Amino acid sequence: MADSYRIGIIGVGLIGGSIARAARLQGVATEIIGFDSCSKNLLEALRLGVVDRIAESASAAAEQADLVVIAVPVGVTQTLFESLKPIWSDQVLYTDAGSTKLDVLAAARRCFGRVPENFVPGHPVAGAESSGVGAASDSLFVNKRVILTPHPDNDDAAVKKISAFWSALGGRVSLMDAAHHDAVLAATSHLPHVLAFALVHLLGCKDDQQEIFQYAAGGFRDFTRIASSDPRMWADICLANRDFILPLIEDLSRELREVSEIIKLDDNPEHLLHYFSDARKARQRFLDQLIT
Ligand SMILES: NC(=O)C1=CN([C@@H]2O[C@H](COP(=O)(O)OP(=O)(O)OC[C@H]3O[C@@H](n4cnc5c(N)ncnc54)[C@H](O)[C@@H]3O)[C@@H](O)[C@H]2O)C=CC1
Ligand SMILES: O=C(O)C(=O)Cc1ccc(O)cc1
Repeated sequence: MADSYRIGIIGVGLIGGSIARAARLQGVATEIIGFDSCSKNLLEALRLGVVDRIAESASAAAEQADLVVIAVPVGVTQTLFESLKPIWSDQVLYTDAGSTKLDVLAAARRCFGRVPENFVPGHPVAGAESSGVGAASDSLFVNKRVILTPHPDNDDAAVKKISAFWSALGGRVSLMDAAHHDAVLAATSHLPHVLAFALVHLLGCKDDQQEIFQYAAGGFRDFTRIASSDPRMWADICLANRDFILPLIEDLSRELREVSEIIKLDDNPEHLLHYFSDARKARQRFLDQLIT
């Protein structure tokens, strides 16, 4: 049985709210104190019973907790570290849920001069295109990957406790180097979001977009679901992880030119057939390794 905590959640949106709901359901929260800079969202969290109490500031929420979870857009992390610095305690565990990890570690170094040994960076690789506490669910992390990217300065006991916390929420925890995390997630999460936003942006600028959208089939809806994600959150992610994302956008541009050339020049249908078949086999390999 994992330890039980008085949890301070900073950013009670989709992810912060889902962590709160799951922690309560799994009996690993004795009390949940929330803070969010959006008072409407925070009051909604209280009304829905996602948090037991609300605090007036991030530091007030953290001061009353023995586990602090930071679940805000990654571009805000440094500001939050600055506001927590005066009350940072050796007796408290801290973690985050940001989609990028090198920038979060850099923000910690800029604020504290080093990564505090009791801050264990994390990323639940589970979510949705919706935002806000109203979309939070107590089962969001069940059987989903959670990646922790501990720093060499991290206290081993802190890493073990955060790992046990995420396991209690249903997550399948892996440890990974932060740079490796950012490279891998750039490929499977950040690039697809850029591509979905770009495709919808392209079509949304066309004069005949109304007709185009009117006759779109399920494939278009599936492919573009993630373009309904929060623009602020994704702007933060793409700017934070630009070093890994930009080369992949170049690779993708090359790939599009290649398939364009095959369609344009090749009068042998086998060539295009092989190209699509290879892609379909690769997707099957992805499906075969999914956690069930
Ligand atoms: N949405 C998703 O599917 C996933 C998101 N993440 C990461 O989790 C974090 C949170 O994302 P979501 O919960 O989806 O976003 P969200 O928009 O639902 O929630 C974020 C909350 O943070 C609040 N906030 C912003 N600045 C703040 C500040 N200075 N102080 C206190 N609260 C502040 C916002 O008002 C909002 O309620 C992000 O870093 C994101 O990259 C990680 C995995 C999946
Ligand atoms: O909506 C989806 O399918 C997602 O891909 C959600 C998501 C968004 C950001 C992450 O860091 C992880 C998962």
